[in-house]
Amino acid sequence: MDTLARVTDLSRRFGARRALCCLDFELRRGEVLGLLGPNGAGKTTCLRLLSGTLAPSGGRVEILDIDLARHPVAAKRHLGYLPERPPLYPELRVDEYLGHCARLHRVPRVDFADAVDRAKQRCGLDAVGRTLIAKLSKGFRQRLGIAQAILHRPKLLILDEPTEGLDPVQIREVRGLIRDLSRDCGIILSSHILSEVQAVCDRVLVLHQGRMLRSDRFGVLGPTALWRVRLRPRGDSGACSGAERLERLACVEAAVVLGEDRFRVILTEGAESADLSRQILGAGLDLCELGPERPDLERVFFDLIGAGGTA
Ligand SMILES: Nc1ncnc2c1ncn2[C@@H]1O[C@H](COP(=O)(O)OP(=O)(O)OP(=O)(O)O)[C@@H](O)[C@H]1O
Repeated sequence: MDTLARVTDLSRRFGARRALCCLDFELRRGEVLGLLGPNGAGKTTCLRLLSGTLAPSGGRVEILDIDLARHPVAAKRHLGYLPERPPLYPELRVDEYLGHCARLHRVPRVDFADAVDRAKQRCGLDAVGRTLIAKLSKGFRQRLGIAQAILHRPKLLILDEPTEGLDPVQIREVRGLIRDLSRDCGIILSSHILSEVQAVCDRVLVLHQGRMLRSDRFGVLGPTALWRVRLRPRGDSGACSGAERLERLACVEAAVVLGEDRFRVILTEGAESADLSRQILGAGLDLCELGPERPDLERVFFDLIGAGGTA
């Protein structure tokens, strides 16, 4: 089975506030999928719904084809979850804590020791088994949070802001750990740091104000997907802007205004610059310039959330 998680029309309200609306996506085996968005975008809400720690207001989550709402115990068996603030007990030693988590994950008693040893080894915690959690650095606490999530060898690992608050060395180590773990399971992680998702994710979903802005292609924009276009100014454009005219073209997925008569254009999958120039001319627009744009995740991200970026 290649689809580890399937999310269909997922929504969540908190009173009158809509935290998440109409989310649809899939996570496939072997993928690291990033949920990217500014503070309050709905990332944590989405991951809590995926992990079954929060119930949706609408829609469905399936883990390996098991409906999470209908069969939570069976579905959660395949899930490991690192919450935004992992529930660590500072008064416990690392081994004690992991043993406790192994019980919660229903690891068979005879496998406890092996499960704890394996998780420690994967997360670089071998040397600190007897250490009190209160004495661990932030980086080691984060590793411990990840270790508790992989104790039962889940097929899907959910990590909420896994490198938040870490120093650059710790960030690099945790990113390495995530890439390493992705050999065994699919991973979905959240971040508001653009370089973070670029560094570790195969695919990126952008959330803004509870909605998904773009789907899969955002993270894999190829060198031919982004083009810079300059049109000759027209006196007869009426209410319709240049960007709107460009977005009407079949080969254009989105057009962003860069300046007067200058646009950044994202092509639909499979479309080429030849299609773009042909369709621009066919629509009666006057094409002055057409050139490739570097697929810069940060710039596209700010364009999409409308926060303004550098052109
Ligand atoms: N328990 C709650 N009760 C009321 N509102 C909530 C609750 N949890 C989240 N929200 C609201 O839902 C929206 C999305 O919050 P969420 O924590 O999912 O965003 P986020 O993208 O994870 O943000 P951050 O990066 O700051 O953690 C926000 O407006 C938040 O205030």
